[in-house]
Amino acid sequence: MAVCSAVRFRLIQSRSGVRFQSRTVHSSQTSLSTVGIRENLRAFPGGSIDLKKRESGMAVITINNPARMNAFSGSMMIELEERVHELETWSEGKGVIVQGAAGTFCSGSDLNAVRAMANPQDGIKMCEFMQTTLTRLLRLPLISVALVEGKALGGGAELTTACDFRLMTSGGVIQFVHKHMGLVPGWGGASRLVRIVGSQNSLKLLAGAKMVDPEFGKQIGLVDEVLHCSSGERNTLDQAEQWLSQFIKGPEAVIRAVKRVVLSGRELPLEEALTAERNVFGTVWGAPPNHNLLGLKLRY
Ligand SMILES: CCCC(=O)SCCNC(=O)CCNC(=O)[C@H](O)C(C)(C)COP(=O)(O)OP(=O)(O)OC[C@H]1O[C@@H](n2cnc3c(N)ncnc32)[C@H](O)[C@@H]1OP(=O)(O)O
Repeated sequence: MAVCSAVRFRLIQSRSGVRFQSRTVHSSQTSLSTVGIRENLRAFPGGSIDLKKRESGMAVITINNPARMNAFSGSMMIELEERVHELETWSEGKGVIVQGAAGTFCSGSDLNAVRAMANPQDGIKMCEFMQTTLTRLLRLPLISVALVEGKALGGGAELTTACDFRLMTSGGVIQFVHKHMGLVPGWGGASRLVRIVGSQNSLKLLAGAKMVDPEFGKQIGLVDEVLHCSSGERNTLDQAEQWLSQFIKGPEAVIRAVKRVVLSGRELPLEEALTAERNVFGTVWGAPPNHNLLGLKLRY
């Protein structure tokens, strides 16, 4: 289990034939300091992280701890890392939706665990563990969606930023409540937030612990779509699946290649991103889906 994620990511990339000649987009390395944290995290059990993989190439991750508004226990942090690993090795996958159980998203870290690990050393190790897992979630070769129904607070708000898109139901709230607890985000949420909404908006959300409702979320670009679910309509997850399906239609090699070029564009300096894009292009150019589609009369 102590395999560092940077190496693992490179293996996955090369298995699927994608090589970056210069710098690789890889997940942050799990340093030796995080090795011991698993034992500490196991001391805080409760809840689960459930994964369903469908034949359509769409997966659903459910944050499941409804008695604590889906707060992350220590064992759930470990399980999330395991589920992300499963998705990293799922070669048929095209998309993933992250949702909370029982009509709410996630209330962040389990406050009982937070209190018990209040010393800086344990806190930093826990953060490093979650940062690595969430970075790997964002870097999956799948298009990812956070489905925010109810509340996404603290670490729950951070989790939403580790997906490519955020869908919110009316009445939903994303709130970086860290300031109210004398904290700043530590699961990578601040760094990702700045890339999504810019530094001005990030300052407002973090320094003001401002509540983001669907309308404000859309206005600042944090929320991609608002789902309206009234009785008799499709349920929220069905609606989210339908929304995501427009982006994952077609051969998995092509969808995964799209995610990879966007990822390198998002994370690498331009010259390196261009090299990475050429390499990914080389994996789809002349490949069977490309041949088949070239043979058809194109009508978009
Ligand atoms: C780097 C990571 C930083 C972090 O994530 S720190 C954690 C940040 N999150 C929070 O501060 C959220 C704290 N919770 C709340 O504000 C409220 O519980 C919340 C989510 C608005 C829901 O309010 P209500 O609908 O009124 O429900 P409630 O308060 O009665 O909660 C129901 C039960 O859930 C529990 N709960 C909610 N959030 C929790 C958490 N994060 N850790 C541990 N337990 C939590 C709450 O204690 C209550 O349990 P019980 O029924 O009293 O046994």
